[in-house]
Amino acid sequence: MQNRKAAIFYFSGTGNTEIIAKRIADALERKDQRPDLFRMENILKGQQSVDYEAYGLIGIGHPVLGFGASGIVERFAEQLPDSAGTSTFVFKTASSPHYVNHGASNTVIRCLRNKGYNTFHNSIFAMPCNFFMKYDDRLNKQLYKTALHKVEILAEEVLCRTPKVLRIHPVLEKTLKMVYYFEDAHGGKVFAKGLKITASCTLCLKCVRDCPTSNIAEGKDGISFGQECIWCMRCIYSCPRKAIQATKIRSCVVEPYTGGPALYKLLEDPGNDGQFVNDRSTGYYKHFIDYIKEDDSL
Ligand SMILES: Cc1cc2nc3c(=O)[nH]c(=O)nc-3n(C[C@H](O)[C@H](O)[C@H](O)COP(=O)(O)O)c2cc1C
Repeated sequence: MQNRKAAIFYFSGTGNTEIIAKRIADALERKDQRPDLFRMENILKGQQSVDYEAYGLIGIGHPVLGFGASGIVERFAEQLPDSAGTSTFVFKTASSPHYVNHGASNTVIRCLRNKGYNTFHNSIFAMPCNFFMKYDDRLNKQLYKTALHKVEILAEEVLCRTPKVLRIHPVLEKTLKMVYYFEDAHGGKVFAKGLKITASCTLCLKCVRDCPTSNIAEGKDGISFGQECIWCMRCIYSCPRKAIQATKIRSCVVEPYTGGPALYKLLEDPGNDGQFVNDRSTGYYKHFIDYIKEDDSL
């Protein structure tokens, strides 16, 4: 089992989870284990097939959306074949490392357990917020650097099959699940209803090609949005002309969004020292202290 290959399957709306998935792959490669990387949406759209039997270690990554994984991640888990105990690790990215997010993968983990997978490691990476709140870019850089450090630890732990759990009180988990179900079932639909294309659209169709649920189409009246939006924000942030505008729940759009691929620019910015949260941080940022300090990276 130990010498079978590793694979990482991930969903990433705006690039944060993709960055972490790739860094985990790099860290595992430095330990002589190059995992294959798969985007869940390509598998669900039938664009890629997978020989799951070939893998002895499987990683599953997703962003936290409304205290849960997204429906797309649950659909991916449901289509997995049964397994005789394949070692599996789950990781998520979120704007906050707060324990309210700790149960976000639990539905997926339960599905994996029912199928016979052995999920021994569950972790969370705080990354730039792509929803409602624009973090200071010094914090974005600090979170990314902290995540890189934690990725190295994760790689060591998953190769040694060291267990890691994220705890959440069952009553809190049940309450947050209601928020999640509402967000998953209705949030995206409401949001997509208010999406409008502005005059700066060049009909490059990037949004049509990139939408993870194929919810964006080009018709005779131009670009239209269907009912399958999962509120991942990808179309809004990745449009090269910033031509997609939210008219409903518009305050959830972060401008400018400096997570995902834009993070690399922050890393190169010598004027950004990546120092934001420190021992004296208060208010909302206080809860980041332990997360950043946990592995001595403050
Ligand atoms: C609809 C939506 C809901 C979100 N809900 C949460 C949440 O419950 N908790 C949290 O910490 N971050 C939340 N976020 C922020 C994302 O989890 C975070 O920015 C993540 O790193 C994005 O990953 P991605 O770039 O791979 O999509 C939410 C983002 C969106 C778009």
